[in-house]
Amino acid sequence: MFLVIFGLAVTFAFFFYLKWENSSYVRTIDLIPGPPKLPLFGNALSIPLDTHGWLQKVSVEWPKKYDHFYRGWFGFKGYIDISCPLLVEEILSSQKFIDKGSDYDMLMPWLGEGLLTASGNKWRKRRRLLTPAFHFQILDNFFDTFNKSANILCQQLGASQSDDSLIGKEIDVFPYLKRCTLDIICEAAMGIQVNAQQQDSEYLYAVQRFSTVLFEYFVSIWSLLPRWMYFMTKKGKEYQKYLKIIHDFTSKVIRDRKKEMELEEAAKESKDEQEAARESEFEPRKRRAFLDLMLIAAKEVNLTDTDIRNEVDTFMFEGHDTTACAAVWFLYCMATHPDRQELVRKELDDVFGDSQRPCTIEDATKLKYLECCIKETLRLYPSVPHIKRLNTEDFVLSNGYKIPAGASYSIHIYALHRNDQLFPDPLAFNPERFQLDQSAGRHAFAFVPFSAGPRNCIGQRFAMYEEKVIFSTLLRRFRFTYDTAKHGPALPCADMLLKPHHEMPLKITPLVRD
Ligand code: HEM
Repeated sequence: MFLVIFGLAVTFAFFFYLKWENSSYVRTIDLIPGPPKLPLFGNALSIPLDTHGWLQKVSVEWPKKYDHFYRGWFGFKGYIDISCPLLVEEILSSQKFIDKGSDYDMLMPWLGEGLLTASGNKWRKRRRLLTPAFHFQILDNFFDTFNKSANILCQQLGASQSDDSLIGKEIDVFPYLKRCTLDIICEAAMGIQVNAQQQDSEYLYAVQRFSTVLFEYFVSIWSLLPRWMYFMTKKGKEYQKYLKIIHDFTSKVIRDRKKEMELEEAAKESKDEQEAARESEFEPRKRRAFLDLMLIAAKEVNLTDTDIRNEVDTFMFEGHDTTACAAVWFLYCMATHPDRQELVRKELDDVFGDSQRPCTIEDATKLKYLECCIKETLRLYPSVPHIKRLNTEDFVLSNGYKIPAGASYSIHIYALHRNDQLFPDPLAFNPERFQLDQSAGRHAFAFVPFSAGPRNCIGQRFAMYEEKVIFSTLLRRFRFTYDTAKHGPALPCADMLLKPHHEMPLKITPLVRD
């Protein structure tokens, strides 16, 4: 009896598989060039499990082999990988392709339907609501915060150099940078001071561990099974523990800001009207922190506490981890290219002389070579290595291939930026390629670290200024070096963001001015 049932089950599964294999969905995707697939597994067995190996396979080897347009199968899940600028432009610049792929579902328990993950009209309304909080006309309001946090970062790194046990030793700079960018996003966007640089942050550790656990879950067999089964495992319990720490932290940020706003309102009401009018006449136009906008909007439009928390989680994650990744790779590129580091320092000397005064928006605009170095870093090490889209209808690309409804496709920023037809000698760190004479004529969608089109990064100008302030402060005080002979080249690995595979040990030498 058992054998009969087993035989029927196998026959049924076999027919189901044949039917699936011959469906128009599978046949359409299989018309796209790609690595040979195995029954049931697709290409899953050719993809290394470690995050660096994974990146090499899907972002370097296959894009090169299939001319920057290929398909792959992860079991029954098909995906199309795009890294040629014409197709990247076609997708990113269109209003039709704004919905994210099912891969973002893994972020849902954390970010809910925040700006990054929301679709359709919900996304449009949120984007309209939040855009003023990062408008370029109010960006100079953030400079005090950038400078203050950059100075604390210098003190922390400097203190490590006056600690006898650490003098002349290498320091893993990544945790310092994460704490600094967390302080900045909390104060600039949330109007709240968390002092992550001065005290241990449980939130930061939880974000770090949660990102790793989430990525491991996503590329494992567990992601194909009901989630309650995963939650019974040790890793599943870790997932829930860190998620709770993250949500508790962001809920506290919201509660604290609400309380502060109530106090500010009460203080305003207690001032007599004439005094208030006099003050507002002399006060510069103040920006509204992003969180304040949300809290005010909550009263006018229908925003629940969960909606607000989803946005806060989105901005906390997008606003600090992305910039910290960009910063750690920038320091690595500087440390491994001392000649370029000196050129940046020369530009800093031209703008600041030997002063350690704060960097203003006017200074930042003058730092053109620094900007080239930041861009070249983002080319080689884009914080967000790939982004995904999903369509509910079939569509045909300009290269004639059809993407069937429901298939996930990704824009592979990492592979695009290392495409040797766009960037000759693509692995070389060469900031000069972003100088005007060398970048003229390059395809507008060859370099998209902040994505592009309607769904681009809302915080890109904020991030560029933030980086300029941090680096101009750091490089006026310290020289950075990396011991390649000892550590080998630093390897990137991608979970959701592009991070160093291991630590980033840099030697930091305080500069002595004559
Ligand atoms: C170097 C730093 C940064 C990089 C490289 C970066 C990159 C990106 C990229 C590639 C996307 C598109 C993601 C996708 O389509 O899946 C994105 C979206 C987004 N970024 Fe950034 N980002 C950075 C900093 C920031 C900062 C500082 C903030 C907040 C102040 C921010 C907030 C966001 C948000 C909210 C979205 C979603 C926008 C939408 O879908 O409408 N990012 N970012």
